Amino acid sequence: MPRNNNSDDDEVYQPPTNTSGPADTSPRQTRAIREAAMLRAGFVNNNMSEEDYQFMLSLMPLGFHSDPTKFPKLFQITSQDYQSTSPLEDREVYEIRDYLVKYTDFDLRVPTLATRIRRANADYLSDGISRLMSPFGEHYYAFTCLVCHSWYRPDSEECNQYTCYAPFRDQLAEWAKDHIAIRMTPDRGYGAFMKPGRDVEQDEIIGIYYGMICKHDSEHVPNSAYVYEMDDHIGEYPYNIDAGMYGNWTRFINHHCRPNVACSPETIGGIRVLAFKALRPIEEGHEIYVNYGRSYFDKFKMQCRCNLYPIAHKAEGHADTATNKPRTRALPVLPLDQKRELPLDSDSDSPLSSPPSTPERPVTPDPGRPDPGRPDPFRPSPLRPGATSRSGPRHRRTRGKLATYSPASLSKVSSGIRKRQRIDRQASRSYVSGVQEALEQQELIEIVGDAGYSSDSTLSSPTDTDEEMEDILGYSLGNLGNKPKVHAEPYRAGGQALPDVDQVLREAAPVEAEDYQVEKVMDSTLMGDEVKYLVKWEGWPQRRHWTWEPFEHFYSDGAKAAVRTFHAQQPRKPKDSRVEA
Ligand SMILES: C[S@@+](CC[C@H](N)C(=O)[O-])C[C@H]1O[C@@H](n2cnc3c(N)ncnc32)[C@H](O)[C@@H]1O
Repeated sequence: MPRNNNSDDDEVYQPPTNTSGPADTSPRQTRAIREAAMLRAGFVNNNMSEEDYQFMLSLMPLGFHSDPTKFPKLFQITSQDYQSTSPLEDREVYEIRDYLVKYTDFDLRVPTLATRIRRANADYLSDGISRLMSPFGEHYYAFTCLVCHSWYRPDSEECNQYTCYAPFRDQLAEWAKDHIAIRMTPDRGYGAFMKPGRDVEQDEIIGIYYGMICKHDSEHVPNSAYVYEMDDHIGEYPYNIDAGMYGNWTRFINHHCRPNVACSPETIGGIRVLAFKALRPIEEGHEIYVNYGRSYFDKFKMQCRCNLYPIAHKAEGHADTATNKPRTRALPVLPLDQKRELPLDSDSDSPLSSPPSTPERPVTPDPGRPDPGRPDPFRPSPLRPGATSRSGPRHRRTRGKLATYSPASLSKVSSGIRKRQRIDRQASRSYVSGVQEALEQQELIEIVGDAGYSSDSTLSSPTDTDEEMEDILGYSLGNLGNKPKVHAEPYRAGGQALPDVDQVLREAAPVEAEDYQVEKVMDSTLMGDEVKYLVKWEGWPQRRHWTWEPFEHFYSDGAKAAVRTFHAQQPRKPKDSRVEA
């Protein structure tokens, strides 16, 4: 993320004052307290260098959950892994993530494993560019408050239950759990939305950007789409916050040219944080947007997709200056995987006209970061047919009913779409302009900042039931990645009736043969109760392009044969019961 452009005020959170702080502690005592807390949290072992110790320490106030009774397995794994330098396998990441999702009290948490942080840390240190620093500066330590068990810095006000940062942070986390839903958007990956029945007042602080603290060097800005360039210093150092590998729900806040939140460094309970504050009231169902700033899109050579919404742009005066018309066409309403890939237009300046294989995010290898080509377990799988990390039937919600797609048919449709050169472009264009026309005529597209999803009767009432909650979230948090309960909630603005996606795709994109062929099945593993196969795709020799697929994605005879061959060679590996002998 970018430097934020919208905030000029530097408001300080003013908690109620209270004079009853903890008993005075000497430096020796505080050091002992700190060490006890670190030990309790499982972050310390005897081999840890002072530098690593400081690094781990620096993570604590940033939200790294530290209750070993809740996360024994995580701590076991991280401490084991701490001893080795090998990265975790995807399977292990999934296991741990599932575990965390199941047992953490904050289900929107995006956990990052200490091992990965540790690796990144080593790389950061070695590249000498963007070194991790303690958020309190190099000479500061954090201490646990004896009263509220939170962390505070010694040169700030004395910690007590009211002025320390942790209660505020915890309240905010609770608030987010209750108010924020992470859902798939049609064209920007995941986004953060207000849950039904929940809204925000102007000027409310709604979240704090968590991530790794890294030094900001104007010439060597870390190449992550999740780096928030802070306009702030720790001591003399400017620094950034990188939520690429570690963060909370705020890492899902997308950009909009007309944002409804601003982000600025604030001092809360003596701690500098990057806080998101509402610029205006945000109503239920609306997506939360911040302005990343022009430089973000320039840097990543991306095009801001706000201009895909013509009416919004008219309203905002963003229309093409030469023609006074929107530069691109309306976004068709399609389920998530197809939306990104449908070749809509051959206009050269249309973001959707870029080849579908173009990665959405810039792919510049950086030794200090996870390979951008590697599937991010917290994002949908790469744009490759069949390469979804989710399995089982998908649903889309039309007014009042659910339509079901089989993953195989989705894969096929997706394959067809990706073969741009063979697609009937004319049909595709006429579909797009048809949708656009219909939407424009009916004025169904609202200002994008106020869109997201509509609050009609199918979605508006707050609910506690799992099923409805999953509807709202767009996916099952409890089953992220490997259970078949996922469905895509199509984008809806103004509650318009959705086109029949199957029909549209049939008309616009005749399904071709699969264009990604399975070259070899490399491995299998049990993810939850489902067997997944690691697929090496023909023409994609590098490990980072291989993906884990459930058996139902192997719909061609050749692909199924590859699975059988794998099992013949690896009889002891987990096997899907549908694989014939
Ligand atoms: C900080 S992340 C936001 C969360 C992201 N959507 C996800 O699923 O993880 C920033 C990325 O979201 C996408 N994005 C957000 N807003 C966008 C916009 N207005 N236009 C194009 N891409 C956008 C881009 O891929 C960008 O690199």
